[in-house]
Amino acid sequence: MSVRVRGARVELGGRAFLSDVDVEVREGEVFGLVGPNGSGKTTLLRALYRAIEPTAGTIEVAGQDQPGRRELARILAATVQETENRAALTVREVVTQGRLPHLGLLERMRAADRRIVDESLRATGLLDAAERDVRTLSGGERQRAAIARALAQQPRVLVLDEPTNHLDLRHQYSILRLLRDLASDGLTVLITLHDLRHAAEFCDRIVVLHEGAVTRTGTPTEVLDENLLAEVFGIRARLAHHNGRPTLDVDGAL
Ligand SMILES: Nc1ncnc2c1ncn2[C@@H]1O[C@H](COP(=O)(O)OP(=O)(O)OP(=O)(O)O)[C@@H](O)[C@H]1O
Repeated sequence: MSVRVRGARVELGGRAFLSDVDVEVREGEVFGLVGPNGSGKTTLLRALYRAIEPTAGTIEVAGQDQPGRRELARILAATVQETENRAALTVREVVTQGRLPHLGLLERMRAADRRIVDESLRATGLLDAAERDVRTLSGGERQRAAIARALAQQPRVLVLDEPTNHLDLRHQYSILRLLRDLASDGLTVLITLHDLRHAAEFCDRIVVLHEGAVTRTGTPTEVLDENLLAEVFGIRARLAHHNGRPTLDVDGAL
């Protein structure tokens, strides 16, 4: 198991925002975290990359129980809003930061590191924008730069908070396709998604969070049904199947 969360509880300001959360993510799968606004998805991701400590429970990443921060940075990469860049850096410099956990103190980038940076830029469609100041990027380009930096870290577990946010349709599909390909090569991918159609199409398994607790876990076919969509997401939708995966036809909000 690549990520194993057991009995996690997170309290902020004395109030519990996650309680008794169990999540297991297998090596080489795309695992989706879905749930309505405020259900605790980002809180769970923040606990995973140790921006907050759970008040109860355990979190194991790539077989390591509570790894130290430096060790964690070598095995897990995350895109998070709080690391958004405000300094005058080029896209290439931002993506290069992804190599830092792999370099020793004062150790310089080698040709192999530069190659990984180039590959990460290419995979996210940013090679042409590599020398631009990140502050001049559009929201979607910034999102792709954050994903490129995470890829440059060459993690075993990739954690992305709403990776399709700000992206036009073409880039949404190309990033989701890229994540599927990376998972086929053995990377464990954990993402939050608002678009349940994407979750149904691209995730191997999903977990539904509702009011800080796990409601259901399983394949999209096992998890998604019209009752759940009504009760948890407050939408009226019809489900069908295409190529063995559920498709959603949303009629509207309840
Ligand atoms: N630092 C904090 N202090 C107090 N409450 C917080 C803090 N961070 C998050 N919360 C609250 O915790 C709950 C869960 O928030 P979280 O961001 O995890 O939800 P989410 O599922 O990611 O939502 P969204 O879909 O809107 O991004 C929300 O009610 C939020 O207001």
